[in-house]
Amino acid sequence: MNAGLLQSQQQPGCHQEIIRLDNISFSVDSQTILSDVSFTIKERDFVGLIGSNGAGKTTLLRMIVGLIRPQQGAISLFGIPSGQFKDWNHIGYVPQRNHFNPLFPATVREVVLSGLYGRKKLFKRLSKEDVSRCEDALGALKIQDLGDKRIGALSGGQQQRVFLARALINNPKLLILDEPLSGIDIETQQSFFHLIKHMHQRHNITFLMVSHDMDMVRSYLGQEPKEKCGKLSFYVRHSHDLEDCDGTDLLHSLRKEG
Ligand SMILES: Nc1ncnc2c1ncn2[C@@H]1O[C@H](COP(=O)(O)OP(=O)(O)OP(=O)(O)O)[C@@H](O)[C@H]1O
Repeated sequence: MNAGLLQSQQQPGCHQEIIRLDNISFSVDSQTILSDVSFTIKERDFVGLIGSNGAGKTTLLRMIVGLIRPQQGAISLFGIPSGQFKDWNHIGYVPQRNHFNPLFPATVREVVLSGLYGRKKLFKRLSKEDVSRCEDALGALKIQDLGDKRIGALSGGQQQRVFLARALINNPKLLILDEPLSGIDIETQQSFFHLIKHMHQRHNITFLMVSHDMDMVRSYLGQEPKEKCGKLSFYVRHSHDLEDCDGTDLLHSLRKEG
């Protein structure tokens, strides 16, 4: 590994690399979906990934969470090549909106609990801590009263909250959201966006979010993308003033509590 790369991966505080994409390319049949995409996301960045339909946004997210492999290029997560990365519980992923059959048998609580450490916990007995994490996640999304309802019986906006709670149950350091605002009414969109902005500013969570809502993206992440790569644009906002990035962890903790 070259010295510069090693150094950048070891930088402390907010300069830690959370996701690094190096020259990612991907094709299906003869169709090029992603071509030579490079981008770096640092701790406490909120990144809005924008692009037209079919630009490859979902494909890129699925690659980052290990569901598909890039045909060319490399991905590293928290400074570790994705092929060797093990701490998947540090990453919460909310895929594009699921349409649940109203008769789908799981309750909201069961769906949220199914996010615990991925597959490993599925067949284990739930501990007291698991139950309390679930209640915390339901509380954070203000859906405690829906815990015993069937997931299929909820509205689209309520289901989005459930999936966000499921992604939050492991207390992730990185949240990846694929069009979380689509198909829900404006009022719910606004309160949902307000909630994730709050999580970005007050908690140590890095965000990567795909959205088509340019007004909302620009209102928080600024008018112009930080980088463009083919058909993809990356809008970025750091959770606090960049000059404070050299501050100590104590400074960050105080901000967190403030
Ligand atoms: N497994 C696959 N097999 C065939 N084609 C695929 C596959 N996965 C993705 N594609 C194609 O890759 C292209 C990019 O798809 P992707 O879902 O990543 O786009 P997107 O930017 O997320 O689009 P949207 O904004 O519509 O959600 C599309 O043309 C899609 O049909």
